[in-house]
Amino acid sequence: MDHLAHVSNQPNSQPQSQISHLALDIGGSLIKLVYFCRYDDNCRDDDELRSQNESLGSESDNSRPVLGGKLHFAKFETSKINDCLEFIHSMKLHLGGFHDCTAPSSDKIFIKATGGGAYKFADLFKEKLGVSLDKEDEMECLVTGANFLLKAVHQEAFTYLDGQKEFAQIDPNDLYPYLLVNIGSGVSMIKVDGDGKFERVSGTSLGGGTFWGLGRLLTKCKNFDELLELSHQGNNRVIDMLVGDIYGGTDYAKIGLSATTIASSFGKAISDNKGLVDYKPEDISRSLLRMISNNIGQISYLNALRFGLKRIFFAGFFIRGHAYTMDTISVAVNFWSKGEAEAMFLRHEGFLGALGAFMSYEKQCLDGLTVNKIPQRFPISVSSAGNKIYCSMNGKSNDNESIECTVYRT
Ligand SMILES: Nc1ncnc2c1ncn2[C@@H]1O[C@H](COP(=O)(O)OP(=O)(O)OP(=O)(O)O)[C@@H](O)[C@H]1O
Ligand SMILES: CC(C)(CO)[C@@H](O)C(=O)NCCC(=O)O
Repeated sequence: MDHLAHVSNQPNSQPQSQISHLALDIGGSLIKLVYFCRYDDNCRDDDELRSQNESLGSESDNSRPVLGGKLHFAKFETSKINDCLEFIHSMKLHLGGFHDCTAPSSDKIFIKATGGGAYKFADLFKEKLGVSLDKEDEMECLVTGANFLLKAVHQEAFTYLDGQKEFAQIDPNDLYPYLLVNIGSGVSMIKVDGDGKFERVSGTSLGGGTFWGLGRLLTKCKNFDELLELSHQGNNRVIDMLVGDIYGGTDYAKIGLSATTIASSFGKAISDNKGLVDYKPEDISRSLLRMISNNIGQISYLNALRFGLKRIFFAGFFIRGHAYTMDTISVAVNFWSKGEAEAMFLRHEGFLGALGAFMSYEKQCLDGLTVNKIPQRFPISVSSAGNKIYCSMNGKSNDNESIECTVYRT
């Protein structure tokens, strides 16, 4: 990896017109990247961009040069941080930071970063890429990212129950308070009362890392998606002890428990005279997924109840847009709250922290970039070194999870 160091201090090697800003969220399991890149001039012609621009709303101004770009999202396993460094280096993303305006003569580049890895890997970034990580608080970034997505991105939040996905209409003026549950390696529960107004009210160590860690040990799956995929075909009743198993097939109606309710996750494994090899990996995966999801759903509901919150937004890469995970969480919230509270999910579930770090560039002066909220169709405005960029987050993210942006040069 030493070969990365030789370009580390060449901020001017990036063409002036190539606007590209990078922010990182380095978590216990995954590194998340958000960066803005304008299209290559050859990618799209001006007419195409102008017609796209016209479709965006009344604020469009055809007299200004229009550039197109994308807000890109990428992720890497934290254990493979070298792949991430290679990627940043090959894309020259490390040059998309800011210079310390209090020391104008310095060519030191700072990249916005959040998550525990912003501390743990600061020296590695310095050594391999020659950049310093400007650390932003993880909880603050999660909240900034969530508020931005919920207010600015069309069809960002949705409910999921009984296999039905329904986009939620979020009124930006009636968003607070809500509970944000970020399911990463561990789980943070944050009561959000406004922009920058929040409190981390609870958390649990039984999170995504637990599911993936135990699942790996018990099933020999090689990657997270394989484990998740496996759960599709599994039957948790083979391993979980149900109320009916204890009550001879009947409900315990007096306390509201049906025969099919899980009485004890993995409980059958104690009574059966079986070893690990006697259980199918898919059944293990299914039980594990239900155990973790149910538990998070229940703790979330209890915290929502504690503060009288009706809306709970679930985020973090544990969810992975996975139907069974979302269904289990929704059922748990619905069951415990007797229908009073609602579980919602976010399309950019895993990128809240990285988006929050990206938006924190607005705190920097001069050649940093500013991110303002602009109403309706132009929710994000980024200005950098004289260029003003209006990103229209129209909600149509592609397979790479990037978001199209229209850019005006001023
Ligand atoms: N490709 C993957 N590799 C590993 N874990 C994955 C993958 N995809 C999804 N996950 C799940 O997502 C979790 C990590 O989610 P996320 O990136 O939101 O958290 P994190 O920032 O790494 O953790 P923390 O915030 O606790 O430091 C993993 O623990 C795992 O359950
Ligand atoms: C430690 C963090 C905040 C790191 O992202 C996360 O993994 C977490 O919230 N874990 C749960 C810790 C607890 O509250 O028990």
